[in-house]
Amino acid sequence: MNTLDEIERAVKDTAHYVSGNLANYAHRSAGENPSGEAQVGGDVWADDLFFDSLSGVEGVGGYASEEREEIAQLGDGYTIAIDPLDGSSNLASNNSVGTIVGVYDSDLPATGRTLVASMMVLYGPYTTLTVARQDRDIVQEYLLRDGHSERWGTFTQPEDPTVLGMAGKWSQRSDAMNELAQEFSRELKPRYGGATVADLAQVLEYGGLFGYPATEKYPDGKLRIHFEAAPLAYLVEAAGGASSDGAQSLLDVDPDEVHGRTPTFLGNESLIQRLEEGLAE
Ligand SMILES: O=P(O)(O)OC[C@H]1O[C@](O)(COP(=O)(O)O)[C@@H](O)[C@@H]1O
Ligand SMILES: [Mg+2]
Ligand SMILES: [Mg+2]
Repeated sequence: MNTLDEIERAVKDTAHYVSGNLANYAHRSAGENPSGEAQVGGDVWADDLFFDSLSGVEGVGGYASEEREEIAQLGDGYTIAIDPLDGSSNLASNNSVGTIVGVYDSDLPATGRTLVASMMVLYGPYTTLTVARQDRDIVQEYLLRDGHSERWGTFTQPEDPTVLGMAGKWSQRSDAMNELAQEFSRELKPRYGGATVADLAQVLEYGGLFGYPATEKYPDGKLRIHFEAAPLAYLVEAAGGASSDGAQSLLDVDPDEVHGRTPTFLGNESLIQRLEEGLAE
């Protein structure tokens, strides 16, 4: 097995265990993460589990997490950037959550162009792992069940867009953003769930657009570039879709800090293009 195979194996094993035990953390709170947001107990628990499994992989040189201030330096090799539990405020209400893993062939901060693999786990009615790697030309989805991983399907961005998952309150977004949201919601079915992984999964399955734009509360957007936006952009672009921070591919965003944020848009190329044009006016 090469290093990416071993990382994929570690993510599968840990995600299996996480999926079976999430209920234990439904109502546990914890402290604050380095972005100043409230952590739930599941955030810290999942981070510990993924750290233990991924730091043991030879060829992993660093572990950066949304839940840790500092990057754990482990030696030479790839840097993992992880959102161990994405959408964790969905846990209490028993809605979907996820895990996002970016594998960077670089120290951080870095652009998404240095990603060599990206993985997202969706803990929904069933648990799936979706993987894009530089050494594969397909985006592979696996079903994780009963200790096994089974090839489940592959993702190619559907041509006809159907769904729209747009975050942020109308009162907190720019007029230009609201105009676009209104235009898109006339054509697409609004479905926003509050876990980026789940909101992106529906875009990959049915076609459409996911967005977490800049808001008054989050002037740079809410999602973190290394842990969420760039790895998910890598997945979508590998599947034939597109990504944007409003003006350029999310893979070209050049962050100056590890916990930096960015406005995030993922989905069909035609919609991303219209969005960029609309925001530029
Ligand atoms: O509650 P809001 O503002 O819609 O935010 C939801 C967004 O925040 C996130 O939950 C942030 O991720 P974390 O839960 O990993 O911090 C995204 O998954 C999701 O898109
Ligand atoms: Mg997240
Ligand atoms: Mg998280």
